[in-house]
Amino acid sequence: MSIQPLLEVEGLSLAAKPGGKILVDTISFTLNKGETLGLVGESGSGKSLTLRAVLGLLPRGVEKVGGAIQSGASSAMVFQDPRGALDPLCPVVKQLTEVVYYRQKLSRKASRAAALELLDRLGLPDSLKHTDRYPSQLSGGQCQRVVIAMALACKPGILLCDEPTTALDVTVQRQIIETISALQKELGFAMVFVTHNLAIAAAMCSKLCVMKEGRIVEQGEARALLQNPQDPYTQMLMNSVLPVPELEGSV
Ligand SMILES: Nc1ncnc2c1ncn2[C@@H]1O[C@H](COP(=O)(O)OP(=O)(O)OP(=O)(O)O)[C@@H](O)[C@H]1O
Repeated sequence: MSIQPLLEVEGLSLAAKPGGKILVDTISFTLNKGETLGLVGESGSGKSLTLRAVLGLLPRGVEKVGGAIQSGASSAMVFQDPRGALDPLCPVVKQLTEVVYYRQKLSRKASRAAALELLDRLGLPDSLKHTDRYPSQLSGGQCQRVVIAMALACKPGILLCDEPTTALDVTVQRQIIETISALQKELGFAMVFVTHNLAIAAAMCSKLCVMKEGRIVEQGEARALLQNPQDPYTQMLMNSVLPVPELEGSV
């Protein structure tokens, strides 16, 4: 008996309006429960638009012109720019409390308690939780933790991550990746993870789709695909990663 995928994207095409320039061209992939699918590829290849189509929130000026998206679970998104994803004029605890209130249908008091518990789970310091701080008073990594908490407050079956570490410095990148992985193990959501970083893709993803100019040029099991890329574009992407030079006299 075959298992029904959690998410099935079949022949999805997206176009700019008006004019109809095709931006995402008949792409298909599936995502199973607990799996992480990576979308990799150059800037402008259609990764973010694909995520937004899955979320059901295409930007103004883009429309679905073909294909189907079938999802057996709710989705929530972690955006690339955490500061931009937060309201600068609203304290972070209040913002998160609002999401919990509307999505989990709890009382105001219980929503605030649940919001504080979520921030705790995301490893945010008590000072942030008790003094109603604004996003501008948080570091980039702390803002991203708040944005992840907001996505998790929606209790998603599928977490859509749009380059969640690109705007952060490398040490914080690693912490955020580890936090997302640990939460996935604990909560069991599936993920679609957009990244430019092939090392992150290899570490996070069980399956990969390589995108170029709106099309998927290659897809498959992540490790096998990265070890033995078949498409010339995937090979070029692999070759464009700078090797770490061997340091003279290093131990
Ligand atoms: N609102 C919009 N209206 C018209 N065209 C758009 C819109 N948003 C994106 N596009 C175009 O769609 C194409 C795919 O964009 P998308 O943001 O999905 O790329 P991407 O692969 O996520 O790039 P990056 O890695 O730089 O985020 C690009 O050519 C982009 O210019």
